Amino acid sequence: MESLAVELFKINAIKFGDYKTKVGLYTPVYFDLRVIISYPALMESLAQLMIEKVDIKNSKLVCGVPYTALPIATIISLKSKLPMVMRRKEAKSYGTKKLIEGVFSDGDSCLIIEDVVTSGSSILETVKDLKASGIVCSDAIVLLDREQGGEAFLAENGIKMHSILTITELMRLLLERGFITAEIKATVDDYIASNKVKSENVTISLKEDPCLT
Ligand SMILES: O=C(O)c1cc(=O)[nH]c(=O)n1[C@@H]1O[C@H](COP(=O)(O)O)[C@@H](O)[C@H]1O
Repeated sequence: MESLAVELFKINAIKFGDYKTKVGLYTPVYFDLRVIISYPALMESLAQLMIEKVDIKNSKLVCGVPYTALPIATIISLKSKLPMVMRRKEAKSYGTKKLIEGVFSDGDSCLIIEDVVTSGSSILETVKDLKASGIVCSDAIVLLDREQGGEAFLAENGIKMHSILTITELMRLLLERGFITAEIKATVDDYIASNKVKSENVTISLKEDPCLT
């Protein structure tokens, strides 16, 4: 885990400053995993860690949350030999108009792959479309849990989230290796402690729609 933390820092995937999250919270640290496609060896070891973290053979399919997790999901599919499905962010207005691409059957179970979780809403958007297509989702594997309420929110919606790293662990490892100062770690720790996303403030839910639970 230590070398993963160091590599993420070295490829500039961890940014300190003033950033806004998808749910609208301002944050002193942002994880930009989009750069990972430029580092195939790192992507491969991350995919391997994810495979080892979950009981992958319990799933019939894998699906990455668009877009950053798509190449990671592809590597997991190649390594595990589990077929992949892809969720379109918008259904096509022409041709097949499908929301989910790939071959699947009603009742197939699917492991969700994601890079970073704050509220869990991005995972749930993907789960919602998969479920609407008859695919069963119960587990998600993520690289980084920002520990801001996503795990509890997903659990409320029937998804068990497994993470490779939490933000607390990551900051501790970076401090131990001398990449960040104690002051930066304290700023991030204080921010995380006082900035949790409450599930009632997340607009998407599977509970609203009894057909999907
Ligand atoms: O916006 C974020 O919360 C976020 C924080 C961060 O450090 N890194 C990051 O990539 N994100 C984005 O936010 C999404 C997760 O936020 P939630 O949907 O709130 O869990 C990810 O799929 C990213 O698009």
